[in-house]
Amino acid sequence: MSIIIAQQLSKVYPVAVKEPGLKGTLRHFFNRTYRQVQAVREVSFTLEAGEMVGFLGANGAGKTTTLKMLTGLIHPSSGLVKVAGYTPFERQSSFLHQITLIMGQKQQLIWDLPALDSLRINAAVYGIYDSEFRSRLGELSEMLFIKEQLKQPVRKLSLGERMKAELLAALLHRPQVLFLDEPTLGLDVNAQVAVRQFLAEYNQRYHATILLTSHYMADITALCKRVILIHQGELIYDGNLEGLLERFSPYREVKIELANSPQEQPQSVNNIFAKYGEIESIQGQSVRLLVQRETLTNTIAEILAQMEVLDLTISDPPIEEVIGRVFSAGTVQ
Ligand SMILES: Nc1ncnc2c1ncn2[C@@H]1O[C@H](COP(=O)(O)OP(=O)(O)OP(=O)(O)O)[C@@H](O)[C@H]1O
Repeated sequence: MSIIIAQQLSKVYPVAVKEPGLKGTLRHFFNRTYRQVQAVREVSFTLEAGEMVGFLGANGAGKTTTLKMLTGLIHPSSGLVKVAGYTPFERQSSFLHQITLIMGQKQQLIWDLPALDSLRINAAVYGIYDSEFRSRLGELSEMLFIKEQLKQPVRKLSLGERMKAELLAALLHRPQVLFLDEPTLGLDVNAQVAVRQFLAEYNQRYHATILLTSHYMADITALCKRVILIHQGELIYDGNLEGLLERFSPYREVKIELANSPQEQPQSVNNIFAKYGEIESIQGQSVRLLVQRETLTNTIAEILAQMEVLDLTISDPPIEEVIGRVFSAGTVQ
C-alpha cells in the first residue's frame, strides 16, 4: 500500500475582511465578514515507500498548506489524507514517531543553547534511550560532517551548520517519512550540495520516503526523478522530470556554431534563421534557436544542408525556464 495517500484534498482558509479606518474597525468588531481563500483544490496523489518526490509550485501555489495537511498541523476542508496508515490530524504519538517536517525558514533548535542540548531534549521527547541516542547521533553527525559545532550555541553557527543541526534534530527519531519545505533556503552552493548529498544518503540508507519543496531546481534535479506540480492550488502535473519538459516545453534548444560569420545585414541574418525557429540570440558565428520538437529532425537536416556548420548541439531548455514560463503564464491548459 502507498505510504502517502492524498485524495481530493482541499483546504479553504476563511480570512477576515476589514475595511480601513475607525468605522471599518468598529464594523469588524461587531459584524465580522470573511472571504474564502481556496489554497488547495482537490489534489490527489500517492507516494510509495522509499520514493523521493519534488513538490513544485510558484509562491502561494499551496505547497506548504498541503505539507501541513499531510503532517496533521491543519485539518483538510475536504478529502482524504493518509500517511503511513494514519490520519495525520489525529496526531497520534505513533504517527509522529514516523514522520518529520523540516521547514527551511523555521527552526526548532534553541538559539542560545548548544545544539546538543536541544538534541537531548528531542531524544527525551521521543523516548530514545541514552545508548541509542549516542549511536544515532554518531551516525547522523558522521553523515552530515558536523560534530564539534554541536557543542556551540546555535546562534554562533553558520547558516549551513545550523541547517545540518536542524536536520539532525528532526531525524533523531529516525522517521520513515520526511516532509521538507525549502531545506536549502538561503544556503550557499556548498552547503546546498552537502544537504542534498545527505538527503540522498538518508533516503538510501533508511528507505525513507521524502516529499520536498524547493525553489532551487538543482535540489529537484539532483534528488527527484518524479515531480508533482501545483498551480493555484490545483495539481497540474505528476510524473517524471523529462515528461514535465515534454509537456510544458514543446521546444528544444539548438545551438549552432557556423564556420563563418554571416556576411548579410543583421536583419537579413534574422530572416534566414527565423524560418527555422524562435531566435534566442545571434552573436558572431553562434546562433541559438528554439525549435519545435515535431519539426526538429527536418529543421536540423535543412540547416546542415544549407550552411557550413562547425558544431551543433541540441538540448532541453533549462527546467527553471520551463517552469518559470508555466507559472508566469498564469493559466495552464
Ligand atoms: N493561515 C492562512 N490563512 C489564510 N490564507 C492562507 C493561510 N496560509 C496560506 N494562505 C494562503 O493560501 C495560499 C497558499 O499558501 P501556501 O503557503 O500553501 O503556498 P506555498 O505554495 O507554500 O507558497 P510559498 O512558496 O510562497 O511558500 C496563498 O494564497 C496564501 O496566501
